[in-house]
Amino acid sequence: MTLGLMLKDVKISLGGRTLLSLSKTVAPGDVLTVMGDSGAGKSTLLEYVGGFLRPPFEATGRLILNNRDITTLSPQDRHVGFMFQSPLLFPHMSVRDNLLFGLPNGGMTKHERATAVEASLCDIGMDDFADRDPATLSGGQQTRIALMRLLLAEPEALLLDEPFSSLDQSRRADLRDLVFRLARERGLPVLLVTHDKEDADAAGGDLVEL
Ligand SMILES: Nc1ncnc2c1ncn2[C@@H]1O[C@H](COP(=O)(O)OP(=O)(O)OP(=O)(O)O)[C@@H](O)[C@H]1O
Repeated sequence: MTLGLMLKDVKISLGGRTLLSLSKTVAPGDVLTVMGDSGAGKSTLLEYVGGFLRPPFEATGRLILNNRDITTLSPQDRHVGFMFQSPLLFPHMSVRDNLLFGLPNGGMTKHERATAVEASLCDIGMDDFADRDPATLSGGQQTRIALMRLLLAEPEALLLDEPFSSLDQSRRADLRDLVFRLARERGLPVLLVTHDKEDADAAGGDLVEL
C-alpha cells in the first residue's frame, strides 16, 4: 500500500513529440517542486494530474493517489485541489460565503459548516474577515482565503501553479510556509510549479526539472 501521489511512467506528447516524461512518488505532506523553462510543460503536467488535459496533448502512464487509480477519473472524482497564480474568489460573495462554497454539499449541519469556516479563518489568523468582500482584501489575504477554500473541500493532494508569484518577497515567504505547514499537518502530497529557486529550497522536497 503506497500513500501519497504516484506518477507512474507518465509521458505527455504534443503532435507526436514527447513534451515530458517522469516517474515520481510524492509522500503525504511532501512537496515535489516542478521547475523548467517557459513552455517546458509544467502547467500541462498539473493539468494532467488534475484531469483537465485535452487534445492536442496525449498522455500515457498511471496516476495513483492514496492507492486509488485516478488516471481516468473526472476532475471532481480525483479529490485533488488546484490553485493558480490568481486566487479567483467570487467577488459578489463575502469571505464567509466564499469559504462555505468550498465545503462538500452533503453530510454537514448548518452549524458544522459555520464552525468549519470559522476554524479555517482562525487557522490563518483572519478571524475578523468573515464579512469582508474579497475586493477589500490584499493579494496575500485573498490567496490565503483561496487556499482555505480549497482545503475545506478536503482534497487528498494539492496542485499549485505558481501560487505565490503575485506576492512580494515577505508575503511570499509567509504564504509558502503556511501552505507547506498545512500540507504537512493534513498529510497532503503537493506538486508545486515555480520559477523561484527559493520556493524550491523552502519546500525542501524532491525537485524535477522539465
Ligand atoms: N492548446 C494547445 N495547443 C498546442 N500547444 C499548446 C497548447 N497549450 C499549450 N501548448 C504548448 O505546450 C507547451 C507546454 O505548455 P505549458 O503551459 O505546460 O508550459 P509551462 O512550462 O507551464 O510554461 P510557463 O512557465 O511559460 O507557464 C508549450 O510549448 C505551449 O506552447
